[in-house]
Amino acid sequence: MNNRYLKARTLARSRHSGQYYGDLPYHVHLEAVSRLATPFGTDAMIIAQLHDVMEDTETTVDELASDFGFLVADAVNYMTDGKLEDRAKRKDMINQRLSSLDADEESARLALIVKACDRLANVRASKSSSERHYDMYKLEHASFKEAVYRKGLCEAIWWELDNLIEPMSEQ
Ligand SMILES: Nc1nc2c(ncn2[C@@H]2O[C@H](COP(=O)(O)OP(=O)(O)O)[C@@H](OP(=O)(O)OP(=O)(O)O)[C@H]2O)c(=O)[nH]1
Repeated sequence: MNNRYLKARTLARSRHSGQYYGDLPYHVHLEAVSRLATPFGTDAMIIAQLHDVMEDTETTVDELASDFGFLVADAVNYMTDGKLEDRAKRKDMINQRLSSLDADEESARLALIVKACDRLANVRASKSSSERHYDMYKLEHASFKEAVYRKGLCEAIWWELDNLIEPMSEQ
C-alpha cells in the first residue's frame, strides 16, 4: 500500500482513538469511506481516512498541509462541519460551502467525491442498523444532493445512494 495512504490511516486511527461509530471503533467508518473512494485514486483514499480528523479531533489544517500537502488539507477543510450545536444549521452552513465549490479545482473535486462516499457509507450502515440515522439521511437527501452532486463526478456512488434513499416502490 502507498506510504502516504498508510501514514494517513495511521494518523486517523491514532487521532480518532477512543471514538466510536455506534458500538464500533471509529476507524471502521473510515475504512468504509476509504474503500468506496478507492476507484478515485490514492488522494481520494487519503482524504477519506482524514475526512473527520479536523471536525472530531484537535488536528489543524496547517498540520495536514505540512504532512500531506495542500491538496489533501484543502479537501479535508472543505468537508469539515462548523462547530454549531444545531445539526440543521451546521448542515446548512456546510451545504452552502459545498455548493459553491468549483469541481474544476482538484481539492474541491476530491472533497465532493469523498463527501458522497461518506454519505453512502453512513446510509448503508444506517439502513441495516440505525433507523434514526436512516430517517435523518432521508430527510436531508434533497438538500445534500443539491449541494454535493456534480454531473459525471461519481455517478455510481450517487446511483446507490439515490436507490438506498428512494427505494423503488414494490411492483
Ligand atoms: N452508529 C451509527 N452511527 C452512524 C450511522 N450513520 C451515521 N452515523 C454517525 O453519526 C453521526 C450523526 O450523529 P448524530 O448524533 O445523529 O447527529 P449530530 O450530527 O447532530 O451529531 C454521523 O455524522 P454525520 O454528520 O452524518 O456524517 P459525518 O460527515 O460527520 O461523517 C455519523 O458519523 C449508523 O448507521 N450507525
